[in-house]
Amino acid sequence: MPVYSISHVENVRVCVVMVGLPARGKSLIAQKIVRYLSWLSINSKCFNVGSYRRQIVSDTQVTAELFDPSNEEGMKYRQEAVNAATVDMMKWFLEENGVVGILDATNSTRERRDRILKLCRENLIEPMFLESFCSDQDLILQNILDVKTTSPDYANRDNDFATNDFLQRIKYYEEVYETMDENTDSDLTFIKLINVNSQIILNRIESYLESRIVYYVMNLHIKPRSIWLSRHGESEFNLTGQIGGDANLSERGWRYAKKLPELVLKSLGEENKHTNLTVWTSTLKRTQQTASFLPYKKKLQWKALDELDAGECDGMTYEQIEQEFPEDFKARDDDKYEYRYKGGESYRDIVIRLEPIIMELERQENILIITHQAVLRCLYAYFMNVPQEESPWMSIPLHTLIKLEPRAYLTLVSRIKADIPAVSTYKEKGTSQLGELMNGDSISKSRDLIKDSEGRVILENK
Ligand SMILES: O=P(O)(O)OC[C@H]1O[C@@](CO)(OP(=O)(O)O)[C@@H](O)[C@@H]1O
Repeated sequence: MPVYSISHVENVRVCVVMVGLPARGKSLIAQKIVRYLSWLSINSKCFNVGSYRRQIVSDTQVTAELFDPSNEEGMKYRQEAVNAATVDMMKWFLEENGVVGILDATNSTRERRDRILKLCRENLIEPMFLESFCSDQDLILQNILDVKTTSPDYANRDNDFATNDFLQRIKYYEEVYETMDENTDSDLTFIKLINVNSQIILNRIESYLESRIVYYVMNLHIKPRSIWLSRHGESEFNLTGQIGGDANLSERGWRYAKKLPELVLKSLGEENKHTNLTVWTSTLKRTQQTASFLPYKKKLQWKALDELDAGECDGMTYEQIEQEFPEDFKARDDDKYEYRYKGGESYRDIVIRLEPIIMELERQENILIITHQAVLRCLYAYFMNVPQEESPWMSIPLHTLIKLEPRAYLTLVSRIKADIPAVSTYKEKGTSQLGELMNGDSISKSRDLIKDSEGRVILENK
């Protein structure tokens, strides 16, 4: 049975038009929305006008003067760039069934916004403006630092040049900037975020899809924090190769539980060793037993973190499933993301029930989540932007603590192995056999991992 997402039900297409001066975190917000909606299977894409502009005017020629509103040639190039991006976006809506397109640019004048508005209306696409208005100097400085160290405009430029040039660019934009307001723009759909989300103005939010985007951006914060992920320690069912159930930890699983506090301290590092973590587990015994030696007071159980419900196959081994339900076994291998166990769940079902968890995670600071193989794959896929076809096949080994550090444009990943052996619960496609005994050496068979100088894995979550 097909599973419908909201985009099928509503038949709405939305163009999110970013608005705001440079260094207001617009690209970061835009990318996060795309990552979140894609994770929910809503076809979304970001069109960054800056990268179109770089194709028109080569990087080496770009200085702040290009953005001087009295520079006619500069204005012409910039208009060409926004035209090219909007044409591509409209094509994508029509030819690739796009549902949410994001036009990532400053769109800082009413004249520019009116042109985009007209184009959207001609193409029956709902325009939704998302302004990031920021007057907090510390936030702006932090953003400037991010932009000048990550923007291709300033690659190979010296630091002082980049800072001064970028500040001048902002000044030029300020000369013509028209912020959105409830009076002049009262007939438009818009969200205005003031200083991230210390104040939010909402106007004419009409469709369900728009309200989902609103709810998501309202929950974002930019405070530095980390998220730790771990599977429960090896369970008695893991030893026998049975899936599902509510088994106790094995003797080695208990050893992992006892060692976990030490691994967390190691991962926090000396200077952060007193950081207070909140621990989230599922309602199943194996995750709670794994959390039982952690010294943190706040431990919450979430039903939404329970393992994939295997329905009629609960308690069976993969070999038994292959013998008793050969068609189901094959159907699952053919499309593991969509396959729903008889009377149970699919990976897609897990993603749907995890949505409130993701929302809460966006609001929270330091959290340690102890959960299960399939659930961890889905959470990891959200943070690392892993496509649906790959995520159910990622190998997430037992007895390994994973740390995620979300940064402006990427997420850092590091892993600490407990050095306590555990069985492998990884089943390759096309076989019912589990892998060799392993001790957590790979996290993903299908993705190339880029490591930094400290051995941490870096993946861009674009
Ligand atoms: O989707 P697949 O690869 O079958 O992995 C999910 C399975 O992982 C298991 C272990 O085999 O998780 P868990 O260790 O948390 O119990 C099963 O319970 C669950 O059905």
